[in-house]
Amino acid sequence: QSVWGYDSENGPEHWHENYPMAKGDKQSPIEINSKDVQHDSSLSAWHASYDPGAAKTILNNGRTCRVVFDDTFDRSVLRGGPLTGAYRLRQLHLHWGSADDHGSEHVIDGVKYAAELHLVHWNPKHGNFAGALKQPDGVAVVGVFLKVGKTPKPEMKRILEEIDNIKTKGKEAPFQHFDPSILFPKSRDYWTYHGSFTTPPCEECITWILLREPIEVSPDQMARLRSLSKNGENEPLCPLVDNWRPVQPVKGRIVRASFK
Ligand SMILES: NS(=O)(=O)c1c(F)cccc1F
Ligand SMILES: [Zn+2]
Repeated sequence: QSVWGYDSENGPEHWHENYPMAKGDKQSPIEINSKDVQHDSSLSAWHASYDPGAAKTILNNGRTCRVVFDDTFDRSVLRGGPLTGAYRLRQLHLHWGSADDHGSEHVIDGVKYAAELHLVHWNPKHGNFAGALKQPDGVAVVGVFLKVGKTPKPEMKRILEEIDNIKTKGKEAPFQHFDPSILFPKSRDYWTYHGSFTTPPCEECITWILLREPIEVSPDQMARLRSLSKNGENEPLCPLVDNWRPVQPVKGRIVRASFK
């Protein structure tokens, strides 16, 4: 039984075989068309208050590069925007392509970015992360688009420097004293809609908050991300790239914008 992945034999077209939610009506990612977006003036600003001391480790799980945070209490939280209450930061990870013209999961007016950063938070009113997955208001993910330009994003350096220590699947390294809000762009403008995990089990528990302004990274920074391998140590080299799910049917969902 092949574990899910992004290859032709275990990729997004196969996920529904083991994870029926993958064919649900509120799946993510989606394409956002500005003409269909509804400006909602009642949407407030979102606020992240993260404790740098909550950062714990960085790991390569063969499918992405993930930074894990201590979420045993309200230590690093996201509130406001479309959310009710404080959601705890649990992990961040990225999705990226094999070239600069694709890699993001959400697509904006036909534009695919080189990568997409996801900061995953869960609603503590549901007890734990596993419980939150079963609730429509269980999880909140902030998505930040990465575009390639001339100027490297110095704040990405911390993550990219650690990559040399987690080159292969299963590798983990300490990752402390890190406040991921330094990765946010200047503008707080966002789109929000209700959707799902973009990986199995594809639970429809996510309030998506997608930032309109991309952050810029350099070609070298993207090359570094693409230097991760999905294979384990001493296995044949298999570059970890194109770990993104294609856009899913919107099925009548409304995407709201915090901006005009
Ligand atoms: N991509 S995503 O942000 O939907 C996501 C989660 F929220 C949680 C776990 C894995 C994962 F990939
Ligand atoms: Zn993700």
